[in-house]
Amino acid sequence: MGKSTLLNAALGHPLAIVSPTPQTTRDAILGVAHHGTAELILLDTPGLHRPMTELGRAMNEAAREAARSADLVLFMVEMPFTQGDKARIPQPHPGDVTLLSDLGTEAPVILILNKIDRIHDKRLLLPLMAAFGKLRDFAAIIPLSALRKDGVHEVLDEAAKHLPETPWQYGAEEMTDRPTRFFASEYVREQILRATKAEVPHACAVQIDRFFEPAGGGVVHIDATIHVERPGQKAIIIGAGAEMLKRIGTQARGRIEELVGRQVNLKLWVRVSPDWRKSSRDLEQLGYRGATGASSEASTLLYAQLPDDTEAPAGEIVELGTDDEDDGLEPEGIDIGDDDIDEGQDEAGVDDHGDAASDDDEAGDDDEADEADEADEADDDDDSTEGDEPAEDTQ
Ligand SMILES: Nc1nc2c(ncn2[C@@H]2O[C@H](COP(=O)(O)OP(=O)(O)OP(=O)(O)O)[C@@H](O)[C@H]2O)c(=O)[nH]1
Repeated sequence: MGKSTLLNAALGHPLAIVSPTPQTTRDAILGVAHHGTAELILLDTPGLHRPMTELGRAMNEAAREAARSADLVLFMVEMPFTQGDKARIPQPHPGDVTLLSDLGTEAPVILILNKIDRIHDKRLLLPLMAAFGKLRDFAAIIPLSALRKDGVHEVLDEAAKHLPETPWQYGAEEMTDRPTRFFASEYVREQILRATKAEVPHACAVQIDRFFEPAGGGVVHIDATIHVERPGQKAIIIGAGAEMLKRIGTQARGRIEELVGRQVNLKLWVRVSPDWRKSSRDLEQLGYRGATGASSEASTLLYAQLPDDTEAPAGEIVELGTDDEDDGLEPEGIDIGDDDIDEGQDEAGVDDHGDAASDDDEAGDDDEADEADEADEADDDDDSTEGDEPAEDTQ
């Protein structure tokens, strides 16, 4: 729908990860936006959806919990596509109608119609706004293009009107209450979301094993494990000759360096953790449980959506291989950074930090490359299906 895009536009910084894949946001993310004299503590929640795994249930709960504690709810829907169907007056999506009637909150609700850049005939906005207006008493209904930052000012103006008067809770420079290591894992996941498709992005979780930020400055060292559910997914993430993993790591490292303002040495490992999304214990270990404490502080909430049917990944699901074609559960690793970096030395002199470099582990070995090729071939086969574990049902 564009909740994270709106959060980033409000912050003036791409803090939250954004991708076209539904269920990108897994945890509520708090962002602090200052607008005039107002401090808006925005909480970007996962989108509400029909869950098929423990992870899906935890995501929905994070969104609902955030809604219960907010002073104001921003309920975002997206403009339906109307191109080529000009005669059709857009109607509220049935899923949104249900969510709005279930939205048990005493807080005022502002409806945001996002992606207005997608409609050519802006006159269609009025009947849609009127139709939504019949469903509930909204504090305001605001058309928006979060992508083009068109209407963001209006959203913040309107939201600020409904906030309680209290002292600011955060300093003027503070943007979030989440630690940098959280965003490090998010930025790796973001690159996986961008580089892969079908069920692979949904099957990945990123765990930070080590985050070392030397107090006196210098290179930040990060070791992270990418958990996948199946060996075929591992092969895809690594890619032929480990090219995919290098690309993911290089892009993620750039994003992390932008956030920390320092050079980063990123080591990535890929591990098969079967069915982690279905295991409460695994979810907890990966930080998806009890990680929503921030929600109680939220004063404004970006809440809830049901993605358009047309964007659901069903039908793109592909056969990725079977468990028995892999070598087991051993992780494969790669070092994304400068080979010259010596952890025991003074790192201030490190330069030339641009190239991804593979270390001497098995990531690029022939078996792995073959496996990746097979997986790529399978990926091209639109007719194949994953079988027992589709991506989350987005409706
Ligand atoms: N055309 C258009 N696309 C947008 C707009 N806002 C967001 N998008 C795109 O919509 C997709 C989803 O955006 P996100 O911000 O990740 O949406 P979200 O609601 O946070 O999604 P989840 O995290 O999956 O719940 C991305 O590809 C965005 O670039 C908009 O105003 N116009």
